[in-house]
Amino acid sequence: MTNTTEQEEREYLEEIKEKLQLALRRVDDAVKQFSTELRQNKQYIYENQSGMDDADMVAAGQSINRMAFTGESAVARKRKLFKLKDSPYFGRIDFVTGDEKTQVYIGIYTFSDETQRANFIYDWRAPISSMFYDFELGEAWYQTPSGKISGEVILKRQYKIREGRMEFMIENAVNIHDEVLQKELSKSSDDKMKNIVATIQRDQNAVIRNETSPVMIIQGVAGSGKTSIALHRIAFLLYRFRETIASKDILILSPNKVFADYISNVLPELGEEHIPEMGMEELAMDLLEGKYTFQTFFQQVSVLLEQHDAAFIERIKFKSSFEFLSLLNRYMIHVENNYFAPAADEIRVAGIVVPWPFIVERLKAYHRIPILKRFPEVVKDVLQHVRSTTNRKLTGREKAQIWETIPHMFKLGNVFDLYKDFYEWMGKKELFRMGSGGILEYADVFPLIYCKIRLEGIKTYDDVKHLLIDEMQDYTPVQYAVVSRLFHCKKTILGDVSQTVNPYSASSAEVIQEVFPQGDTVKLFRSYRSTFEITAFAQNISRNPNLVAMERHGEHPVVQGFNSNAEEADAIKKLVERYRASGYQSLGIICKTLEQAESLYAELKSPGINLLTPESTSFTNGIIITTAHLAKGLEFDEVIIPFASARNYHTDVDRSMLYIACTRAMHLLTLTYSRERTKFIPD
Ligand SMILES: Nc1ncnc2c1ncn2[C@@H]1O[C@H](COP(=O)(O)OP(=O)(O)OP(=O)(O)O)[C@@H](O)[C@H]1O
Repeated sequence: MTNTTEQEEREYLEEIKEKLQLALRRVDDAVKQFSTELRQNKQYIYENQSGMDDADMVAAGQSINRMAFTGESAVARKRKLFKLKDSPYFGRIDFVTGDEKTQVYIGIYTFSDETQRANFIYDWRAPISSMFYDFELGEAWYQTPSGKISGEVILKRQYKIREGRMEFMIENAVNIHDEVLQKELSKSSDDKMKNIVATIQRDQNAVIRNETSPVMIIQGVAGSGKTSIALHRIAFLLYRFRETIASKDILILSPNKVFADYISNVLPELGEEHIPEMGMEELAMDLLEGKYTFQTFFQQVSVLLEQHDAAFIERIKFKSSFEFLSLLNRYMIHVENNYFAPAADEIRVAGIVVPWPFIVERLKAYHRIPILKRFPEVVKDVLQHVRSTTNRKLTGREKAQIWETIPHMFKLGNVFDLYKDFYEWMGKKELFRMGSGGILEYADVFPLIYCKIRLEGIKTYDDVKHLLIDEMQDYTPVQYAVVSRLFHCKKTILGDVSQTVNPYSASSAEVIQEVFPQGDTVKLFRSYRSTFEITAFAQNISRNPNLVAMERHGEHPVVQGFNSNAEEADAIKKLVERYRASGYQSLGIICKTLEQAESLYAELKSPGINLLTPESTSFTNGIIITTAHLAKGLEFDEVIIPFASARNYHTDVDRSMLYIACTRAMHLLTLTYSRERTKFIPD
């Protein structure tokens, strides 16, 4: 066995770094050479263009493109080598199968020497690397595209290498990763979400490497690593199916721009390109072709937080139910069967009669086309019928008569009128309300899109080869029905029903599974983000008996009560000062509503404090004041929750917000209130 002692490992690290340095120099030379050749080629074309014909020009252009492409991949390789030099690997397993022993050093990318046919570092996504996550010492196996390979892991080590220096090395004889994981979790938060390749846990690895599921539904408690896993899964799929899927073929449906920015780091860190991202509302705008103004999800939640409007809640609840979706489907059948009726028993055109049964028969013949798109086809058939019966060309007026009469036989000619009519048909007109200024309520946006798809058809997103949906609990069955009709690709859907910002429209994994019966649901119960004490505190607000907290201890959350708002504001200022003097990198001051966040921001008015609103587009480290809704998915070293009074937090929605806010804290949590504390906070 080679590299047995720590000293040998350190020497080996130096050896690898030298090899990396050499490889870097080679790539550097190649990049220089490409750019010289590129310049010379361009110069040549410029000087000789008068003597070149079109074919010469095309060939020259193609050769330049080829060179630029090769140059670009050399630059990408250089970037990877550079990162590897900083931290070449994080793990090692020695695997014996038959007489063969393989020493597998695992890093974020592969590094091999083609001339020696040696693999110095294996990509963490390579089939053989999976054993690092899946097995302790002893019998082990891994799956390759050509079959299962079994053997024995006889050595397993973990390393922390930073800036080319080995900080520690741990022999993993028994306990998988725990020590390294603890170290990782107790660190201060980074600016953006970070990769977790060195400490992926076994159950997480199974989700990341699942290749077969058409729809993977991940329900995980707060801080269980759902988002991290989903991004690593994308990195894995990009590696495993690199011949057929590229970064541009993936789409992330994310809750807001700040979240999208927060997670944007992970894939580039793993050597992949940036992934396209879109919000649900952007998607809605795209599908409704900008023809309607609608309330946003954030606005809907704000209304719920600020006023208790029973009718509004009733409308949301109803439109978030499965019953609603099946009623919509029944209404579609009703429309199909009943809304096409003759104005008279027959149409008389150009002196001949087109019988009603003929028209109905033509309409049925096109049953595969959405009903509102079927009329032009029926009109063409009727024109043809009249032409062949009269045996002459039809006049402009005769044609116009047919084009007008047939669509008019349909009771309602546009999607919006039909959607409104749906409520009449149900006998529940009161469940549809248009906001002032003709603004559509958020709860109507996706039902309307669903009707549009069923009645008119809609473009599908066939260029998307994998769809990732985060915060799945915030989308309703109708939204999923729309998504499943638009995206025919494989999907990864993740979220936590306990973290809904709107309990009246929350979807659990079971609900989503009903929309995607072919899907596989995975549940994650271990929570990594917060200390044991913070997790226990949050559990008292919203209990999940299956949750397993990390045994990482810290200070108990503190609840501070005051007699007046002014005293409370002073205390918050002091807490901010305390944070500034601490070594922490991020502080989240999380309020219930945007209005509260704005007024606290005005009150604290101090440089270095940022207000995060629905319009914000990027996440910055430091001090952030925001709402629980916008903080969803983010995390902070320290969290302060102001205004935790009985007056402010008393409804079901408030409870969800409080739970979300508490679970954003990694190391330290303080709640403040004036007068009476909310009943959601335990004594
Ligand atoms: N295997 C792991 N190794 C190291 N850190 C991990 C691991 N799994 C999760 N974490 C850390 O736990 C924290 C929470 O992860 P993440 O945000 O992905 O969880 P989540 O389930 O999406 O959370 P939430 O739903 O509460 O927003 C992050 O800091 C992440 O780096």
